Amino acid sequence: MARNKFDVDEELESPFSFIQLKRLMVYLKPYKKKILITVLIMLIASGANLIGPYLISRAIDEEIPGKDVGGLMLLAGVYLIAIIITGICMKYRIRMMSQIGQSVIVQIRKDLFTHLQKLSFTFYDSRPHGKILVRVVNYVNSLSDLLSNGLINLITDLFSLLVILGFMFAIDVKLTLMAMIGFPILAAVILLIKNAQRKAWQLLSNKQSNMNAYIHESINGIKVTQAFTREEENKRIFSEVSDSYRSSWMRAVKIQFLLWPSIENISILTTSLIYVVGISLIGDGVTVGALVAFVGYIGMFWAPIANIGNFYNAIINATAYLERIFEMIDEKPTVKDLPIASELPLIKGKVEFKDVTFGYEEGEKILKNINLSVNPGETIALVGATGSGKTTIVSLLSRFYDVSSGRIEIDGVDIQSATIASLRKQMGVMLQDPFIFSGTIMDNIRYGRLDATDEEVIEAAKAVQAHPFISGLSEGYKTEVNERGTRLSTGQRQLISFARALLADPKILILDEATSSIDTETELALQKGLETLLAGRTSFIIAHRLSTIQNANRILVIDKGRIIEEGTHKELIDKKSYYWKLHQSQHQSLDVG
Ligand SMILES: Nc1ncnc2c1ncn2[C@@H]1O[C@H](COP(=O)(O)OP(=O)(O)OP(=O)(O)O)[C@@H](O)[C@H]1O
Repeated sequence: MARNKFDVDEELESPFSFIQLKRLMVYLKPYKKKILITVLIMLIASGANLIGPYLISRAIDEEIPGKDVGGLMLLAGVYLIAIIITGICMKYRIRMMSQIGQSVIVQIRKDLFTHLQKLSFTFYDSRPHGKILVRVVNYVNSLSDLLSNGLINLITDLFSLLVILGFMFAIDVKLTLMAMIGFPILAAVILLIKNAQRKAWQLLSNKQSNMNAYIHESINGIKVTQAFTREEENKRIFSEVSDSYRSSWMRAVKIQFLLWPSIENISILTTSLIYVVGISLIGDGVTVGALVAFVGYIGMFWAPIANIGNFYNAIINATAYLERIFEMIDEKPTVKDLPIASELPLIKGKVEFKDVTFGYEEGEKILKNINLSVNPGETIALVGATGSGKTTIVSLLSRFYDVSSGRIEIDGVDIQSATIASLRKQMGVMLQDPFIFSGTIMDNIRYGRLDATDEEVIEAAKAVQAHPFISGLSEGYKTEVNERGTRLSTGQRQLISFARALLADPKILILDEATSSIDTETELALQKGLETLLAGRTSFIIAHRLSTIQNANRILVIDKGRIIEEGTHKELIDKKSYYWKLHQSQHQSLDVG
């Protein structure tokens, strides 16, 4: 999978097609009735609004020459009622459409979020997280205008246009036809700018995404930035990224606003033409009142056209966001349940890797022909140089990634034929980078087993020696921590994460550098309890500190994606090979220290 970074525009995998607009309509379906009522209300409003010029023409041609004050008052009264009706209807429309628009946005965002929860690690590995965020937040927001107003406006504007045309034809056919000569010019303008506008908005969405990615990355890395006083350089990069966003914005808006003045100019041109031709026709079948009404309708006639033009603009702009939103909704998890997948029965704990090969990228081989058989309840330690493939091996067991070839079996069942949920529910994974969520410490430990009682949470914390430090906090288990656990030390985060893995009472436990940042005293206490914790569970422990794994049933030494040595601590020391060297060097450094 292609990898992306903050200063690289994302390639569009599935360009926009009208099918995607249809998909957007699916979101509006539940509100069909409300939309219909709003359309009806809007039709009443535009009808009431359109009556104005007709009333004025009546007043000029009949009531004023006839000095009919009563009739004039009646017309004024009707006009006033029409204005009030229009106002009430408009208010209703704004409320309804904002409601519908926001409900649709909430639904799209929910769908995106739900889908994001299912996507595999590969998806998150391949792009900056800020670019994911921008789709869920900003791009979805950009649809708001289209959804709240666009559709209803389109229907009511089309209706207004028809009614206005009706009035105009009724007043004078020749003048009406003359008023319509602006149409072909408008169509030509739309055709000319269409593609440029679409490309400009696609570029804009990319630049917006890049800027977001950089901001997100900068916030995440702020401590390193400040430690290395990189602020000035980051400011320069940010200026570049945001300048690029600004210029793409200017370009997009420049193209978009070509349409509005075109409509205005065509409207002025045709109105002037009508005045010139109309005045010459007065007395020749055209009355002053009729001409005034006609010009009034011409003014109104271009307003819905301008609105339809704006709707068209909104669609073109929204599509640049819509195609990205649907692209993400359509993204398939690389790790998923096969159609034949079945629930993994209660795990006993036999784990087998059969000729497993794996690479993160196509054609790459990070793990090569891994063969391994682990008995239920065995504790397996993985050691080896940085980047040798230890984490990768255990990631495959949880199906964070699927093997490229070979198979992994648990109790004789290929894990690819089991449902992911039934597999992961029975595994306790403590990742190398323990993540702490915002909430209390209690919530964090309970994260993987929501039904655990407070007592069970405390029990798990005690088992991993986390209890003493938690009790020492101002509010104990109820202490609030923020996202990533910045209030806690790395060792404390590890202990919480360890307790979280244990609380789920897993049949297979994976501890990736679980105790690397924990002080020796706590670790010693933890080691003592570890035997009880691991009893009856198959466990995989990754550790650089060899003192933590000496009691493992078997130690696997990994080098460049292969198992190069295997045995107990004693066997490997006796062999005096790689593990022995590793052990010697750690001892020497401790002695020197
Ligand atoms: N998400 C990823 N995408 C691409 N390559 C990866 C990814 N994660 C790890 N790698 C690569 O796979 C190789 C093995 O990484 P792995 O994390 O399994 O090593 P490790 O033995 O656990 O290292 P460490 O002791 O530093 O944790 C490394 O070369 C690394 O660059």
